[in-house]
Amino acid sequence: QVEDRECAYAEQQQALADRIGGGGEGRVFAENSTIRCNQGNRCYGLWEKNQHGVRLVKQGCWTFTSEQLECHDDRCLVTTPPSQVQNGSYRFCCCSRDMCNINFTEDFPEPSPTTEPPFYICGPYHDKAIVIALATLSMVAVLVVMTFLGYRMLRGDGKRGLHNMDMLETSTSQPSLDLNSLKLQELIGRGRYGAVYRGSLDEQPVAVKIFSSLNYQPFANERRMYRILLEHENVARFLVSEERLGSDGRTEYLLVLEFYPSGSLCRYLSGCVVDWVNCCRLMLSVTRGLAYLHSELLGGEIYKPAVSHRDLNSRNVLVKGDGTCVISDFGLSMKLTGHRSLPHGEEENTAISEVGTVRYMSPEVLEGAVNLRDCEAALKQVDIYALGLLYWESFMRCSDLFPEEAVPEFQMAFQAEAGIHPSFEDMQMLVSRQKQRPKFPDPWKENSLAVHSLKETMEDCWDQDAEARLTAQCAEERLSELLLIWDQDKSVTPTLNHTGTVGQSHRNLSHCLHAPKISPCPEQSSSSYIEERESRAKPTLNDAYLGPFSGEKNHNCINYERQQLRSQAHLLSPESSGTSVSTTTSTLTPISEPQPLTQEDLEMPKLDPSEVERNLRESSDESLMEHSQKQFCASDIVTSTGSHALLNPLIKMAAEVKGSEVSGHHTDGQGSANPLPKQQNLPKRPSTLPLHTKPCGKDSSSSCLKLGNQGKSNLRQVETGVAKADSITEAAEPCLATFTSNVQITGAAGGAVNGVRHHGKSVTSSEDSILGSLAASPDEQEPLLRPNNANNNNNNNGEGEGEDEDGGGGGTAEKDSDQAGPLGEASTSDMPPPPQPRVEALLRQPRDRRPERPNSLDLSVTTLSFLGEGNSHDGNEEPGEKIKKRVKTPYTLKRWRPTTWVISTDVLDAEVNNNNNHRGSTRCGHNQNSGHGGSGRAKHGTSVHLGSRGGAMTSTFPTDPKDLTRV
Ligand SMILES: Nc1ncnc2c1ncn2[C@@H]1O[C@H](COP(=O)(O)OP(=O)(O)OP(=O)(O)O)[C@@H](O)[C@H]1O
Repeated sequence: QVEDRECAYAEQQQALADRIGGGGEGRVFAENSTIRCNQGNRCYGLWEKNQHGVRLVKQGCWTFTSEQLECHDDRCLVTTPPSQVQNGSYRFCCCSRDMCNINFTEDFPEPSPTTEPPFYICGPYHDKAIVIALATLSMVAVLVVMTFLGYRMLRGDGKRGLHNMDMLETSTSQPSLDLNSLKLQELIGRGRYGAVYRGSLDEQPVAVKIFSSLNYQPFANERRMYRILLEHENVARFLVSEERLGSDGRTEYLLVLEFYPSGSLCRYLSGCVVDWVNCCRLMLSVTRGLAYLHSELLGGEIYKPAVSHRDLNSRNVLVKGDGTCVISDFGLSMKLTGHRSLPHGEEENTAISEVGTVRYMSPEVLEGAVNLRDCEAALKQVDIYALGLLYWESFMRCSDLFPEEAVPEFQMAFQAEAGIHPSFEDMQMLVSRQKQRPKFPDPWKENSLAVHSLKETMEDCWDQDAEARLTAQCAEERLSELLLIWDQDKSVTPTLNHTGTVGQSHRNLSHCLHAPKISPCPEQSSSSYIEERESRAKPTLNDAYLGPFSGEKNHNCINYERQQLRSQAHLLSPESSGTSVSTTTSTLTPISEPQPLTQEDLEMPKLDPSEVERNLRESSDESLMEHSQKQFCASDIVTSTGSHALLNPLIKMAAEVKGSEVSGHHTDGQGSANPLPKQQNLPKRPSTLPLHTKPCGKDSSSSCLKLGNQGKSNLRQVETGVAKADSITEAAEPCLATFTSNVQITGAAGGAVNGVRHHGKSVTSSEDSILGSLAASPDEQEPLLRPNNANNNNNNNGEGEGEDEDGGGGGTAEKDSDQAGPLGEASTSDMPPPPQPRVEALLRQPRDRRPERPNSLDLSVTTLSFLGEGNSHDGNEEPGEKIKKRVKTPYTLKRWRPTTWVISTDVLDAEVNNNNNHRGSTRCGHNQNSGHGGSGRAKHGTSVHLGSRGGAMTSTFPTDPKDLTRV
């Protein structure tokens, strides 16, 4: 008999109850929610269990039995693990006792964590897990792809990748210096953007440049430049920067730099006379600094873009204690490679081209004609122009170059012509229209090899044609060689030696005057300038600042009075620090301290007389070329025997001087052994250029070939035959000139010109100008110069321009002459009569025709007849003779091309010279102006056409910081 079973009853989800088989047959007692089962004797219950609790779904009589669900237990046991299908939330049980289904008891094994994941984990969290997993995966994938791309950019497509990756630029994090200990002690300079103080930081002397709140931009730019420039021995050392509230409550910005006690080059030269070697060292270091700025370097993770300074002048070059220089003041500098954020359009052009200090502005800047299509090269050329002016300023204070007379007071470039405060228009007239350059003084007329090379280097830097200028790397090599030339020159050409006497020997010192009469250096505001002068009179009060005037550390510029005091005891003593720059004065000339002479050096004059005799023999014209080539080209220059042995001590000394500066860079160790610039210091040449062979055949030195201004660079031409002749160099040579009244010649030959008048405005004499400077702010206080009326000027001088463009004729030359009337008058006092123009005037003279070159070069002809003989340029020689002389010239500095020539082998048609032609007036064989001459051109069918687009070159760059490579 089947027992009626009473069960708890609930019917809420009929459909669900039906589905699980519980129909529940019986009599329902709704009042107490029970059911008396008619069939079967089992009760069941179904609950839903979730995070909110348990909810009853259904209860009733269980009529369905199966093998799995016998429902024999008295308790309603949930024995089956929660179904995944039901999301694990339902609990079902059945039992066989009255009302046993009121509650349920779970009685299923706990799921093992290692086996099957619990049902509920795979429930609502499942999607999240998948999402997280996918996100992780995709992040990993992205990282992998980025790493791969980054690697490719760095290693593979280096340059282009770098340009897009600012992060690679050296953002050297600011060193953690405690600025709380910063103390300002003395105002030492004032510039356009703020004041410079000497101060101390952690008890170390520092220079603090303070920018006012209005000058944030130059501050930020300068700071940025210092950061990307890394550290270089010829770049001012940046320590830290800070932004703080000034005493007036406004924000001010501080740049803390290493302190250079000797101050600016301008100031230094105002008080010091330097000898040849030290002058070369000064300028070599500046050039090296500029070459570094202009180089794009890559070393591992560090990228140093090429940078143009844009305000290079003698106030922005600081002199170090060791007699070398650093370049400073990067407020106007600009990155030339890598990522550049520039304004666009006209604004950009103006911003790029029209900045700087008026006096040092290149003709193209003054004309607003900077070639912005090749901005990188163009802005470097602007710097090189200023560099040429720096050379002039420095060598004008070189005692060795004024052997018979007092060294002139320091003058800034164009000071004689334009005074202390030249206006933009003044400079435009002088430099652009009249194409004047600083005058070479009379003593430099002596065309010894050294002087000639120096002048040529200057001219090659300040060439009117920007693209014909030297590159900084080439200029650096030239300066390196100038160091050597002096001694070689005097050793091999005794007639050209400076015949210094005991009485004159002091001029060969690097010495400082305590208080130069008037320093034209507008380094500070007038008041601070006066302070400076006063402080110079009291050196002991300001020893630290005055440095060069009194400090022992100053090796380059010996205090003149001390020198006098010491001289009795030491001057002639071998132990004294005397330098030998001349065989005739060596024992009389003390040297500056950084180049202590070796015993060998001191004994140099006592060389075997037979050696001397032999040397004199070799100095004859016939052998000079060969000798010179050996000097320049032999790698064993120091160890060579024979006649070279005579020069060895001098060359060695110069090499040491050079080596002391470059030792850190010449990683191959040859720097000191071979005083000549190494070839790898040069930009890599295009392989197709047949000029690639080294000069002098075997072990040549590298030299810079300046291609001259026979036209703009896109018209530059070099005959293949000539270019291949390695030993043939194009040096400055006498010009054949039919002298006409041409302003340029007139100006160049004018000698010292105290004043010129432009546009009816009278420029006072230099003395007046100097005095005037004490009461007026210097011209350099103009930060951004825009030639507002340049157009007017251009218009006014349109014909003159046209003459330049088309080569001009006599008529236009006359016009020029008219314009320059006052100058011509001023110049005539020192000027020889027109038929006998000064050599340097001729050398500077723009020339557009080169005499026909011979197909084969006769190397046997005596060379250098022009050395020391200015009147050999009298224009009476045959062009062929001139060429022979040219190709035999010993000045072999012009063999290599600047970095950025791009070669095309187009055969050129008639050459167009849009640079400064005065056809019919001047016929000149000077290399820079050569390349013309239709007949000559016709004979050389395979001209090489050199353009000046910057090519990406890769070569090691020994003067750069280690591990950095030019890119
Ligand atoms: N680190 C330094 N050590 C010694 N003297 C310094 C230093 N820096 C600057 N000076 C001096 O301060 C002068 C002005 O400095 P600087 O040229 O940097 O200022 P500036 O405001 O940028 O001038 P400007 O832009 O007009 O050339 C320099 O000519 C030099 O005499």
